Amino acid sequence: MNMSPLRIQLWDTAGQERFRKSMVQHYYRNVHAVVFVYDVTNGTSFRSLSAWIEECKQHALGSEVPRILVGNKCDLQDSVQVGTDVAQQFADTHSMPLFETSAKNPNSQGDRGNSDHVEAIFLTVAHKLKSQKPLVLSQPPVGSGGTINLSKGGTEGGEGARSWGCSGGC
Ligand SMILES: Nc1nc2c(ncn2[C@@H]2O[C@H](COP(=O)(O)OP(=O)(O)OP(=O)(O)O)[C@@H](O)[C@H]2O)c(=O)[nH]1
Repeated sequence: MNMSPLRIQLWDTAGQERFRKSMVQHYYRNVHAVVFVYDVTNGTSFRSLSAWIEECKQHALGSEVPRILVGNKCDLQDSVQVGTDVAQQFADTHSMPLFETSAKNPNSQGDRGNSDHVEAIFLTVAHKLKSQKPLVLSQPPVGSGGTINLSKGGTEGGEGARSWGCSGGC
């Protein structure tokens, strides 16, 4: 991967409607990538993903904008409501890589092994922003058929800040 630095600015969308009304246009301006985060212990957060995807579409985010799906709270294995298989199906339907992780306990063991995918998530986003070419990660996305190779990669695109949105349960 090209070694030049890439500065990423991460915006966490407001969950509350009263903030969203005034902020929503601002959020979607100049977004270069989107990370959809749901809570694996909350089926409602997973079901709301379609509405977030639709909202992106309505704000003219094209298919060239990379999207990543993240299931958070996978440390709470006893409370899981959204299985990996269902999430993977959704991710495949929307052509997104899926990661399961835990913001609270990144070293916990999910049903797909170690859940410390946070670095892999950032690397995937960074690479997708630098280039659309495939990469290999040391920790590939959950259930990924393809590989993501971080040692290769083109360098098209300029330097500078890239912003990406984070919606749902993040
Ligand atoms: N067990 C566990 N708890 C988590 C994890 N991530 C967040 N939490 C907890 O979930 C609660 C909500 O976390 P937030 O980061 O405020 O979630 P949010 O989606 O930003 O919430 P909004 O502010 O409403 O947008 C807090 O009590 C966190 O400690 C995780 O990976 N595992």
